[in-house]
Amino acid sequence: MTSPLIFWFRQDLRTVDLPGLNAAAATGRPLIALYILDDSTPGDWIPGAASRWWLHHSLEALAGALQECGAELILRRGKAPDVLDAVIEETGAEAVYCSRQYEPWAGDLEQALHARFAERGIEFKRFPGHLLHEPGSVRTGAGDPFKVFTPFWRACRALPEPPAPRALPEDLQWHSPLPETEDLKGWQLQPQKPDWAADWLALWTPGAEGAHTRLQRFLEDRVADYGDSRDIPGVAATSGLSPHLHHGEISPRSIWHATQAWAEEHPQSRATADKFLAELGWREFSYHLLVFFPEIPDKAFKPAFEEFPWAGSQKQLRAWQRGQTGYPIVDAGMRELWATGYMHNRVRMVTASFLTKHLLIDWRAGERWFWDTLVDADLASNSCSWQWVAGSGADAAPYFRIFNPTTQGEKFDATGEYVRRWVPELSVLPDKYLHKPWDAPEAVLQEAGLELGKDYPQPIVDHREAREAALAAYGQIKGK
Ligand SMILES: Cc1cc2nc3c(=O)[nH]c(=O)nc-3n(C[C@H](O)[C@H](O)[C@H](O)COP(=O)(O)OP(=O)(O)OC[C@H]3O[C@@H](n4cnc5c(N)ncnc54)[C@H](O)[C@@H]3O)c2cc1C
Repeated sequence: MTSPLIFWFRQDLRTVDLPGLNAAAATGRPLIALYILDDSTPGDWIPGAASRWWLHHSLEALAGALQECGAELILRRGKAPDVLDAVIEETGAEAVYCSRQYEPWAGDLEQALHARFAERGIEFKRFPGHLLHEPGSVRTGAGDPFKVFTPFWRACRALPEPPAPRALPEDLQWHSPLPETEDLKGWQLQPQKPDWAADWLALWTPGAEGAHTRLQRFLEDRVADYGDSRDIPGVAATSGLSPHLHHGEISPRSIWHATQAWAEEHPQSRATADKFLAELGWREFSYHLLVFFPEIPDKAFKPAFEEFPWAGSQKQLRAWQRGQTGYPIVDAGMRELWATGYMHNRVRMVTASFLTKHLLIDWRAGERWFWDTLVDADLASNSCSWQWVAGSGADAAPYFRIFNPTTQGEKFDATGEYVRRWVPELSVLPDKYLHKPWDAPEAVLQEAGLELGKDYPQPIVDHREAREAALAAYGQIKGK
């Protein structure tokens, strides 16, 4: 009897365009589909609360998709090497295939498993699929990793197209009898009391089917205006694919090829499609940086920033987290995040800038809050984006470019739709004062039934003073 092969699902919760699963099927061995909840190996970076909510539903969806092709998803909790050993022992499996992951702890784990299994004659193979191009395949002329996005993306675009997505083979063989599985509900990935995600299934459809539907809708309804509208948080103009991409429910190359096909049919809209693809490029860039500079989640890429005189207080951090800073666009963003597990990219930039520059709070405090609250929390994109905004990252926004939260609101939420949705206590203010309620005359506030400091906070810092303090703080490390 042919010994089975374990296909170990990780951050690749799909069956379509999954190179490792295709390769596993091609061996002709009977397969075991396994997922391991390993809350030990990632150390400080186990998935946050919002990601765990998503993971629960994504695993349910994957189990359903596998059931349709005659398989059962085996769930086990524990340290990945111990669980793999146990399942090998129970089933006599002689091979383990999986997709590659790029977090520093994941790379170490893969190497350790390779050595551990090689000694015992067990085949361990990892496959690409989470990115368009593998880190290492995109380098400068001198052979170094890129540290600047524009030449990085130019180099990516000059490479041959990523391979076209592949369907799952139809003649998959599944091993039987199956090892025991655990109960997904018993993992308690979903919030208990209070259930802050009670209405999230109305907003999101975790799983591969939800991902492909979202992509299809985006191509049909949104991509044509993406270039013009992607910066307007009040308009549903972006794809919303980030949590699906993070959990590997859809491959970036599926998105790439579908977008290219759309652009060929709509040549007049080539530029907007390219803009969208370039955002996937930022995702790639973040992953490539994480692989070559694995300290990025914890340490400033520019060493001088390790000496930055961070100064903000816990009280200010809490006001920021709760959307109570007195700056409407900042508060709207933080409340959108809490209510939906998501925040629009423009507002992520504004809120992150406010935390690091207006409140002088270390970017790592914001990175952690996003890690816990975002459904798309992703070690590469989150860390690199935080460092980008804070000015400490590779190819970062210069520190001295300090967003003015009022003018950002007026520019990108000119109609006030976004602030009115998320900060309803301000909704009856006229547009003119919506982004600066402190400027509204008493009569206007009275008519709106709004008492500043009671119904909505006064700004917790003065923009001009905060800006000067930030520049002075930067002055202390500039040139170091
Ligand atoms: C402070 C901060 C923290 C962030 N944290 C995360 C995070 O944890 N996870 C995450 O996926 N993105 C993060 N981003 C990037 C970006 O905000 C989100 O990817 C984007 O808002 C997701 O919405 P969308 O899928 O509709 O994007 P779209 O505009 O439709 O873009 C398509 C895809 O491109 C990728 N992408 C877009 N913008 C970026 C970017 N700036 N950097 C990297 N990839 C990008 C995403 O995978 C996204 O799904 C962060 C940005 C900032 C400023």
